[in-house]
Amino acid sequence: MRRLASLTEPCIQGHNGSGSVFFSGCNLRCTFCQNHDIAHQRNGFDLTPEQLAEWYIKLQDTGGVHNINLVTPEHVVPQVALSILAARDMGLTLPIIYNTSAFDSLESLELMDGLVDIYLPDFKVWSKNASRRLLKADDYAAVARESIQEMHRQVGDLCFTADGIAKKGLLVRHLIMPGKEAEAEAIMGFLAEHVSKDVFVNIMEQYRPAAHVGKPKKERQRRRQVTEPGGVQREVVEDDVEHVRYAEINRPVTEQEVSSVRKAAEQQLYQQTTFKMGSGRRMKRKQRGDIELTQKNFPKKEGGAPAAKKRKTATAKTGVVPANRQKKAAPKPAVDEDDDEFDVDAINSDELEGEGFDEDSVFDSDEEEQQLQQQKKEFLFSDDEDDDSDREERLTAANIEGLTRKLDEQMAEEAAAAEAELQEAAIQTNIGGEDIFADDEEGGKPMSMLAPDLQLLRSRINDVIRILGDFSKLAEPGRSRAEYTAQVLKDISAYYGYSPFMAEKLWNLFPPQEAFAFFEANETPRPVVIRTNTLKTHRRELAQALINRGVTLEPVGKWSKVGLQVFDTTVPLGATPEYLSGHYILQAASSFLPVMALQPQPNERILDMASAPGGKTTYCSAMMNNTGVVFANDPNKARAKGLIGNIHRLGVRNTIVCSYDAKEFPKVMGGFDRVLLDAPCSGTGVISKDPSVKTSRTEKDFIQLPHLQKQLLLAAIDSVNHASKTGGIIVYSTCSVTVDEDESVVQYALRKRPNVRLVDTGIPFGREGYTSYMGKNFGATLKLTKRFFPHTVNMDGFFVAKFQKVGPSPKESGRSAKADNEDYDMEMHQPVLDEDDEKNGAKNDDFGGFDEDEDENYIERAKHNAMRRRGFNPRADSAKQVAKKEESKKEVTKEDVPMEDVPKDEVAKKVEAKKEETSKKATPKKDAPKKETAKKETSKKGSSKKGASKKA
Ligand SMILES: C[S@@+](CC[C@H](N)C(=O)[O-])C[C@H]1O[C@@H](n2cnc3c(N)ncnc32)[C@H](O)[C@@H]1O
Repeated sequence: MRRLASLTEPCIQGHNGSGSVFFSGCNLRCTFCQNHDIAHQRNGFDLTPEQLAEWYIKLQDTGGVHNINLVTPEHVVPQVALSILAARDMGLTLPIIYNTSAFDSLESLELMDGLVDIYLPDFKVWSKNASRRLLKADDYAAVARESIQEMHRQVGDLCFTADGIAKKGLLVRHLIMPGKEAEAEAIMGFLAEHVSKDVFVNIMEQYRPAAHVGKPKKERQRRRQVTEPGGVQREVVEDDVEHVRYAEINRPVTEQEVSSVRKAAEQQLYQQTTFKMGSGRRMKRKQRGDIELTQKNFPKKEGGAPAAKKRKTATAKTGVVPANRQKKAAPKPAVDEDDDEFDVDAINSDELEGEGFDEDSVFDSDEEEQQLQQQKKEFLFSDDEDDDSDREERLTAANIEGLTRKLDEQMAEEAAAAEAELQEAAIQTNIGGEDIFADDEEGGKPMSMLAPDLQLLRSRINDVIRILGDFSKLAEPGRSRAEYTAQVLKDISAYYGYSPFMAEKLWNLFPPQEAFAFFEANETPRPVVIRTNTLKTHRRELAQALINRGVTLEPVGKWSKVGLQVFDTTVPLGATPEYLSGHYILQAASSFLPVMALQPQPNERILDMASAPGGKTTYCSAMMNNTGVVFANDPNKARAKGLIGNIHRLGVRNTIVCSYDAKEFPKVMGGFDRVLLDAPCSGTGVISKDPSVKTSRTEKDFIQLPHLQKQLLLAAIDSVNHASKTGGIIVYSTCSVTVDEDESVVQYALRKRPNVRLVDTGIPFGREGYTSYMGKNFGATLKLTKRFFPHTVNMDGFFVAKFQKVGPSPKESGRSAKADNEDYDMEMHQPVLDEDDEKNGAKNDDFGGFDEDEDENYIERAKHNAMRRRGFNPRADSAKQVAKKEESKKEVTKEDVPMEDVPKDEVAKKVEAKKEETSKKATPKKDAPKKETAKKETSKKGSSKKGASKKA
């Protein structure tokens, strides 16, 4: 036996990484599971065996990994077998690793015989007691013993390539557990005696409490029947003094424990304390770590549509039934009946069973095969990439629509699965009980003053989200939804580092489960994407040049003919000769979208109102093939330097750079065919790039920014020539996901400018904009706007709205109607009104420039709402407000910050009082706005009356 010293086996990881494929679900219920999300919450996608095979091929061809590492495949063995067979047919040559708990049935392993090259089983515990308590299996070791012997029979001792990369054989892992040295000793003895003294074992020291271990347990009393002498039965009530669950393993292992387990291994087996990587020559190169098979790493690949839990709906053309239906599944776990912390039914393997085969969802493998071969020949680039026929676009649209639909379906399925899991978890973790609200105080100190226990916070966030997903069934009696919401918001703030204000603002955008996905997505970087500059090169040429330099990349998706996603690079992308010669620009995928919506045409006059550093400007120029003219405006002169640099580097020659406040633009010049307003915004869509947004944005920003955005959008509209023969288009975009900066701004513009209407963006994926939000209706046409979220499309959060201008500009705007084409036939182009606007009498709204007075009303209202939310009574303070306002006429600068209207110490007191109140009674999320809306509606009526009389 040989012992590997490292935590992750270098012989598996090698220099290029291991292509790990995690299967959601698990047939064990380890209380300390570190992959709880995948194993128990079943995060994942549905794939047919053939689709899975394609991923292996992508990992091989694109990822360049050393092996395909199938993690926890025990419960989906037949499907995995099919996927390996399919992949071999497709050209897979890499070794297959079967990475398992060893809780496998012999039937399953027989099925894998000849398909697996390397078995990587855990041997976790030895005793029945440990098995029942910690793994929730009756006799794990008995199963593991048989399985590991069978594995060894199939593949023998581990052997390696000349580079020291594992090629074939058995490699056992043992995780040292606190206080379980005796178990380890027995395991080593068994391996030496009954498997092989040459077996490799990785003794892992990284145990940390996770999942259920260390979760607080409410001190409670236990009732127990005892039989007294004479056979009399009596009930005894005992205090349960354990404060945390699985207290005996609620700590890392000690050095002493580690050395004792090592010693046991050394005594019983052939020793090899240092594992050498063959010649070691290539290992000097950067190690890349495991490459996971996730949308994150391989987003937007054709045929890679994600789906839900593999074991639930794995499908196959051949119609092979799932493992557990073939009775080939791994052994069923059993439970310790004495242990009240897990539910017997919940561990029933039925819960793990697939839900049958969907024969309809198979695809034509011949066609796929041909495509694949074709792709291989062409370095994954299609011949017609420069062909502008819209056939491909339509195909792409259909694909991505399908993908989006699948994602939606997947979310619905996940919600359903989460619900099922919830029931299990409610029993397993006592989440419906007092745990959730129990830890506000610890040892007399409020928890907020202690270092947060991230594991606890995360599992509590999960728990509460599940409860909120099925509140009537799972909530603790007497607890309100608002209490749970307040708790989860507090935990989200602490766990992810958001200010309470920002956590709530973003939480309110989604249903709870989706909000969680959004917060999670903000923690991981989006893929690196470059845009080919078609003024200088073709995508295929650029890709080939970069591949030759050691860059791993492929097309960003069928929706773009110029984007390349970079998976890995050995050279700095901002310093390659291709970069310096302007063959590409580093540009986030989401940033392509507004320009695609704008659709600049050759020879047009285009205005990019807020253009620095020029990613979108230069894309416009490329689309126009350097013809016509693009006015690239940005008032920020420092940023304009970057813009000019990009223009020069990319060989753009049709651009005029200017530096105005774009609000003034209609006065400078107008008559543009198209205007792009990529507005300054709060950046809530790009938190993964700029985490400071989590705390730096305040309520004030969400008043001031929309105010500016509305002004800019009106100016954009007024700068366009409605009678342009080719355009008359305005695109408004932000990299923010808040409704204040997106739908609200669009609705405002529609109301103030009845001479524009929303049109389809033409972007084939993304979600429809919100037509209503927290009681506010924006109108059905807002569906034409598009939202993109990091957690759904793995792009930065983005919003895009496209307008068509159908009538001349208002007289009061800087750009007069006269300057537009007067002979435009208004009758032919009646302005289309937003439904709600019509209802609200917007038809009577006169044209005008930006209405400062009206906007002031909005700001006032927002201030009132903000005060109400903070526990102030805006009415009570209104006298003060009036006086303040009078003062502010003299001293304008104080005006726009609501909280500054109240003396600081008074604010502090009120905030303290509010905190206390909130900890007892949280404010309802979804209900509150309704009341607010009612009030808003009243004040709206009031203000429109005011507006009417003013006009009169
Ligand atoms: C989202 S960034 C634009 C990014 C740019 N479109 C690109 O793709 O490279 C917003 C820009 O708005 C500019 N900006 C801020 N206030 C502005 C105003 N009043 N008028 C025009 N631009 C403004 C900022 O200087 C900033 O460069």
